[in-house]
Amino acid sequence: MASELRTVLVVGTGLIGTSAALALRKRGVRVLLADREAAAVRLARELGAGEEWQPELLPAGDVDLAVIAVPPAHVAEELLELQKRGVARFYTDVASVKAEPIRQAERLGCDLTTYVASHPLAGREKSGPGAARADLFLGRPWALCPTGEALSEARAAVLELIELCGANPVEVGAEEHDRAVAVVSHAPHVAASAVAARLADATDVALGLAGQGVRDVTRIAGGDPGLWLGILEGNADPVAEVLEAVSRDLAEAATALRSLAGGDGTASGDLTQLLKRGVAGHGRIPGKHGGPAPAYVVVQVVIGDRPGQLARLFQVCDEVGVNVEDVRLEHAPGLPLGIAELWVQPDAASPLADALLERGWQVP
Ligand SMILES: NC(=O)c1ccc[n+]([C@@H]2O[C@H](COP(=O)([O-])OP(=O)(O)OC[C@H]3O[C@@H](n4cnc5c(N)ncnc54)[C@H](O)[C@@H]3O)[C@@H](O)[C@H]2O)c1
Ligand SMILES: O=C(O)C(=O)C[C@]1(C(=O)O)C=C[C@@H](O)C=C1
Repeated sequence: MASELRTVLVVGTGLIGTSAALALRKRGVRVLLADREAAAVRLARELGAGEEWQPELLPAGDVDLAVIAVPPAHVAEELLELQKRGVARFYTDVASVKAEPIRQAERLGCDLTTYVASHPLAGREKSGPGAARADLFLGRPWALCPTGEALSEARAAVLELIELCGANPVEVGAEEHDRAVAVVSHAPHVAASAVAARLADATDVALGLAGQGVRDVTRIAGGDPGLWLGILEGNADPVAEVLEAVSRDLAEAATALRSLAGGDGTASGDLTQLLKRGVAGHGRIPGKHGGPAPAYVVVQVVIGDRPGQLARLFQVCDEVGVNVEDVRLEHAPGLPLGIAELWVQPDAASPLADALLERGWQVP
């Protein structure tokens, strides 16, 4: 696609806005930065995400696309404000909910011909420009929800933004988007919070025994409660529906366990069914780049808490020609050691483990 986006304005230089800005800068796009917090713009600028927007120095309409990366409840008012000033040719937002901001934009009288709402399905449990990453969106789905009024040029501009950020566009209606993300993002967040809330009064012994399982299940629970309240309020009914189904499963699991504890062995059938349904559901999550879920194998390696350990580990992977698909680190509390988990293709796991053992690494 020929590049039409020469100048992009990012309004809201937090995690998502700054990540998009960094990705665009890497592709040579001029990026202007704005935020109601001067410190957020300053940090984004220092990170190389672009230059501070000075509207008085820029003729109206010189911005090709404005990306509104503020909390969902503020999207429509920002859009109206920018459109009133004729700031950009086209507009998008990145909010995690789509139907309500579009309804608000309609109610406020925004111009829906130049606006195509969007949502990258990538993020982190951290907020602010300091958490931004240029590669945050690589290979991730990025929904766009054009209304019937949207110009094809506006849609093309948003598609180009998605392409420049390295993400995969998924075109979907706003209502369907919201029902979908209730299942794959919003209800999982609340479920993670409910599990993580149990840890608030867990004993030190319990926390000292925390392994990767609880970290995997609760990572997203570390997200900003203010932002998440806004997301959940904006998608309340679809999320409630999923949570009601999850609650039924959890209640049935607890009932089955009480029966098992009381000596009724027949209850194990219900529990097995839930566990099997979980395996089936998990198996349906697409893998990297949206393809079918690959069955990566994890090679665990003990690493010392010293500089250069990871670099040496990757050097071995390089020497034996193994592509590391993902890497995670787990630190052992109170010990100068950690575990590096290297996710590799199944046929690469044994050769890699052998090569590491030969070179003196501990591979448990
Ligand atoms: N956090 C995620 O994982 C994630 C992923 C995809 C999409 N989103 C969506 O992206 C948007 C931004 O989320 P984030 O995680 O980057 O949050 P963030 O808190 O890191 O950044 C939001 C920024 O917007 C600024 N802001 C708020 N209201 C503003 C306004 N009216 N005008 C200008 N600036 C304003 C804040 O000062 C802050 O710097 C939200 O709509 C969120 O739903 C978040
Ligand atoms: O990976 C994370 O930390 C996220 O929270 C990302 C995540 C998600 O649920 O996948 C969260 C909310 C966003 O709207 C999009 C992406």
